[in-house]
Amino acid sequence: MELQLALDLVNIPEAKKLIKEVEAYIDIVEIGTPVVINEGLRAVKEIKEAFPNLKVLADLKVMDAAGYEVMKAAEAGADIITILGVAEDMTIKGAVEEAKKQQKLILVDMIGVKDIERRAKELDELGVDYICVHTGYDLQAVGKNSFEDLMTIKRIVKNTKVAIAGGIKLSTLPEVIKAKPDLVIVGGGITGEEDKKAVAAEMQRLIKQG
Ligand SMILES: O=C([C@H](O)CO)[C@H](O)[C@H](O)COP(=O)(O)O
Repeated sequence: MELQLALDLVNIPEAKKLIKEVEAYIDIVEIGTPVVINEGLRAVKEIKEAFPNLKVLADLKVMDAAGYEVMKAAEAGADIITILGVAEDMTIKGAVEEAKKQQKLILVDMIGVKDIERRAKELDELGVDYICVHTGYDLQAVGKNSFEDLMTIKRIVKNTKVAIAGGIKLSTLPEVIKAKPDLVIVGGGITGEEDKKAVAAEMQRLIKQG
């Protein structure tokens, strides 16, 4: 089980400062969608150059023209690129094909997918690397989480790694770990804490303990 730090509400210098604090405790750093919108793929490039030993995920949430967008993110140094589960199968196939060519990985974000079971089955056959259940900020604001969806896809998915994102905190991590995802994604649960290093260290300890 790996831990991914999601960076959403920072600029590049703030991202670097934050990563330095917790880099010993995380496996992957996510350049969040808002950061890519504000800073472009330059953020991916700069973070990969500054932290070559960390895997970098570019949260592009690709919806179309996946071959081109995955290629650009790969050129910037991303190891993992996200695409939306609601995208057309053609788009998913384009992403997978380009990622294979570039020796990168594709994570499918299931945000907004209505029939999680059916779509997870389909995606599992399309050769993506991760399927991620995700409660975005807007549904977190009305008290939702993805813990049930995680159990559902764990049951269904045969070939693909399983990830979870959306509002995970130190207090809710044990419940997540029980379902044994391959990847846990945490943003505000680390970045919003006073002592980020201590929280990340404790999260890593819980994850390693299983
Ligand atoms: O993907 C995300 C969101 O859609 C904003 O881009 C976040 O990175 C993801 O939800 C993890 O962040 P937290 O919910 O703060 O843990």
